[in-house]
Amino acid sequence: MADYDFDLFTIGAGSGGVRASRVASAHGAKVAVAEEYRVGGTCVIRGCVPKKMLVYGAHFAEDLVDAKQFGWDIGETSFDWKRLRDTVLGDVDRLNGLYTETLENHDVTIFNERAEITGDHEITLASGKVVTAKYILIATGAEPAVLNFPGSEHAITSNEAFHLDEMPKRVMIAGGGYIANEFAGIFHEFGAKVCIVNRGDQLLRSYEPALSDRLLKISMTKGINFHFNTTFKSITKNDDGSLHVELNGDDDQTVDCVMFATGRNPNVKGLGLETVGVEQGKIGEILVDEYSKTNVDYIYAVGDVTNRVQLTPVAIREGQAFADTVFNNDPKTVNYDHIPSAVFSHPPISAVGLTEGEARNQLGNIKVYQSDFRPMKNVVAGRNERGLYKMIVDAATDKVVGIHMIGPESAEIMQGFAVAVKAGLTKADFDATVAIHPTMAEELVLLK
Ligand SMILES: Cc1cc2nc3c(=O)[nH]c(=O)nc-3n(C[C@H](O)[C@H](O)[C@H](O)COP(=O)(O)OP(=O)(O)OC[C@H]3O[C@@H](n4cnc5c(N)ncnc54)[C@H](O)[C@@H]3O)c2cc1C
Ligand SMILES: NC(=O)c1ccc[n+]([C@@H]2O[C@H](COP(=O)([O-])OP(=O)(O)OC[C@H]3O[C@@H](n4cnc5c(N)ncnc54)[C@H](O)[C@@H]3O)[C@@H](O)[C@H]2O)c1
Repeated sequence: MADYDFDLFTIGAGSGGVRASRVASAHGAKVAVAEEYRVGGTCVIRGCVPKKMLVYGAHFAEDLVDAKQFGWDIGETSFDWKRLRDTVLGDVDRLNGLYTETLENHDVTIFNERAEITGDHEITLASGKVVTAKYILIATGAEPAVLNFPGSEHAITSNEAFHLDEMPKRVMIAGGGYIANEFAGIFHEFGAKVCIVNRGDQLLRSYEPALSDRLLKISMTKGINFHFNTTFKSITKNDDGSLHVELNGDDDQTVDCVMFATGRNPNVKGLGLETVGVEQGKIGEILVDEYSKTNVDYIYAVGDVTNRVQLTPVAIREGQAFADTVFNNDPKTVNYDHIPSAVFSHPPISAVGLTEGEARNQLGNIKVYQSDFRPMKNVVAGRNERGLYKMIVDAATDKVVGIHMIGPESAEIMQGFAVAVKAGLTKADFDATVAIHPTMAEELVLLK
């Protein structure tokens, strides 16, 4: 029997890697993890968490205006980006400390450096140290996809957005997905003039089109500009630091910041996958089976690096299932059906299950219920912004197969309703539930 330094070596201390490492250790394994940047990974350090804190900050912009209609005279207001940025980064430091502590409390050895697979069961750290492990877990996440054209080096990605020295006055965002729409809302509420440049004509392609259309309408009313079917030709830096952007399909623009939000690619460069023959897919993603095992018997991969579903709760589940399967003799897989999700745009979008189009294709006979309403808070505030909820029902079984919402707090509302859809409840079950009045969520039990 070979003797290894560790039972498990995890590369990457993000959402998936931290969960897998601490659970494997709790199951009795001797575990080490390498992290090249900061323990916590994308979600905690430069993703979901700091992003949501900025979203909270951004909400004040409209609340402070709306306050007047609710009787409050607030006087002149101003926004201090550096104060918010430093508060957020301070909390990120706190969370980074907590994640490190969790690993240490579980006796996981942490190497704060880059790791690479250099041979069978062998990992080499940036410092040159070589260690061996019975199992290797690759949990290296994904990195922003950057566009390549003359001057593209002047653009930033979401990684840099959290550290900006100043709030730019004019921001151009490339892409029409999650990050583009979330940051368009954030920058806009903080006073920047924002435009989105999208190569196609559809925002948030995986979402119900009626909702992305509603977000587009609301965003345009707020003053966010959209350039559809448009691509980048070049960026030139002007003497005053501003950026001259040449576009294909639209007029040139001068802005202070260009941000790429054009997807995230699996983080596989320089990992040594070829050395041990780990199979990869079209964009480099690591191919795994339902137990997150690669074609190499002792190497597993979880999270964004496998490009299954790029969401933190999914990476965490995959990490947990891996640790239970390999170190607790309790084979577990992740069920990818009915994963709820949200876009923290202004207002937010949330969804679970099939869109109307998907349901029609898969089930044929469906019923669609819809509520298009103006939330009470918006009515009082004099804000002409409507919410839209859609419910998709399988006509044959009466099962609710999809719920789609845009409106205030829709992400918070969705979490509870996702349980009902996951459990396979019917429209009749929804109808039998007494409403909580007055709420926005009650719309979903009152759909006729
Ligand atoms: C701006 C933004 C907002 C997001 N918002 C949300 C959200 O609201 N909700 C949601 O569910 N998801 C959100 N996501 C997605 C979420 O962050 C990811 O799905 C999640 O972090 C994936 O976890 P992971 O463990 O696969 O990888 P990660 O959390 O990315 O962790 C991978 C870690 O591996 C490290 N690493 C990489 N290579 C090496 C190496 N060779 N050696 C050592 N270490 C290495 C990296 O530094 C990183 O810390 C967001 C992402 C971004 C970018
Ligand atoms: N609220 C959340 O849960 C949340 C928030 C942010 C990010 N995320 C995760 O992170 C991932 C990455 O976010 P994202 O917004 O970068 O990706 P995305 O996949 O949501 O959107 C990418 C956008 O870039 C465009 N695009 C892709 N390649 C392009 C190219 N070569 N030229 C021009 N445009 C191009 C696409 O058409 C699309 O509009 C998401 O898929 C999501 O899983 C989740």
